[in-house]
Amino acid sequence: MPEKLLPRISLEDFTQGNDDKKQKFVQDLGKAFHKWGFVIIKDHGISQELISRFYQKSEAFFKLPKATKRRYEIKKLAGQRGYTSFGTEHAKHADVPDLKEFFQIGQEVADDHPKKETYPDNIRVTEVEQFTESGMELFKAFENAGQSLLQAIALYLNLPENYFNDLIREGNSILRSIYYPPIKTDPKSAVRAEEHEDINLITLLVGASAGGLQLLNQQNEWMPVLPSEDEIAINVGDMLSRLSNDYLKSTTHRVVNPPREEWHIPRLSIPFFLHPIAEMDLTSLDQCIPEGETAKYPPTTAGAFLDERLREIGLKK
Ligand SMILES: O=C(O)CCC(=O)C(=O)O
Ligand SMILES: [Fe+2]
Repeated sequence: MPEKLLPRISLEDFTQGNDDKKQKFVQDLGKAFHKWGFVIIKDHGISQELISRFYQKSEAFFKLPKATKRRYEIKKLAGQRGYTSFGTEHAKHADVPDLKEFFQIGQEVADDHPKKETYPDNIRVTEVEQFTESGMELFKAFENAGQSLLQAIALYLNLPENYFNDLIREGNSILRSIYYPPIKTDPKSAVRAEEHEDINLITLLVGASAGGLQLLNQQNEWMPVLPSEDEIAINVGDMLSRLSNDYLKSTTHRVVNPPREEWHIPRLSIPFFLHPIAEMDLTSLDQCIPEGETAKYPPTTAGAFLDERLREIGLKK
């Protein structure tokens, strides 16, 4: 299936367009999420300077000696803040770990906030100036773009436009900077990140322009997801899929190894996993359940669901 079928749409049509453009964006986004679970977004409003800056800081971080990076790996945080070393995370049913290491930045709240326990402070890396701070700035920019996308999805699902706003404000989102090191010896597996589905509501991903990301389409064929440098790939996660009773698809995806002549090139990608607050009810919406059928999943909350999934992928014990 040729890649050009994956729709590319402009977020400005939704945020700045007239009613017709806005409506068209809602329909194009909804249909793409129904058919592919993925879409490519241009004019996303996130500054290219900020993206490049965090890229450079990330590269500098991953170049640090192993022992230095390990100081930022804090087991009791289950990878949710700070560093996770190479070979720790594996996909749900995989027995070999992914070929990656990563650093995560999450939501921060004031010291007296009731969610302070849930949202521990971000880990400040002292060796790379402004690494954590640039990441936090990018986190906010992704949160904004993500809110617009969810407003469009709310309209597509016949919900009020601002349905998700309060559910994602101070939500448990995560910015993950992933480094896939150069491949030096024949890897045990042909993939850098094993096939999986994301846990959250939606994922916004920069860095897929380096190639290697693939989605599994409804005909069970792997298809490349290849945005250009100024575009971002967006995909549906399991939480939005559950809420919509699988009408919007949380599509299986993976990152494959490059051809041998490119083994020496590392890959850096930066997904933003947009999560709601833990209290969000993920019970499937009535309007997504066909006449005469019942919901595919039992009711749960975002918090309970996340906990279960973090154990499955080896981040939480
Ligand atoms: O590295 C990528 O392009 C994708 C990573 C991914 O799918 C994930 O971390 O969930
Ligand atoms: Fe993913």
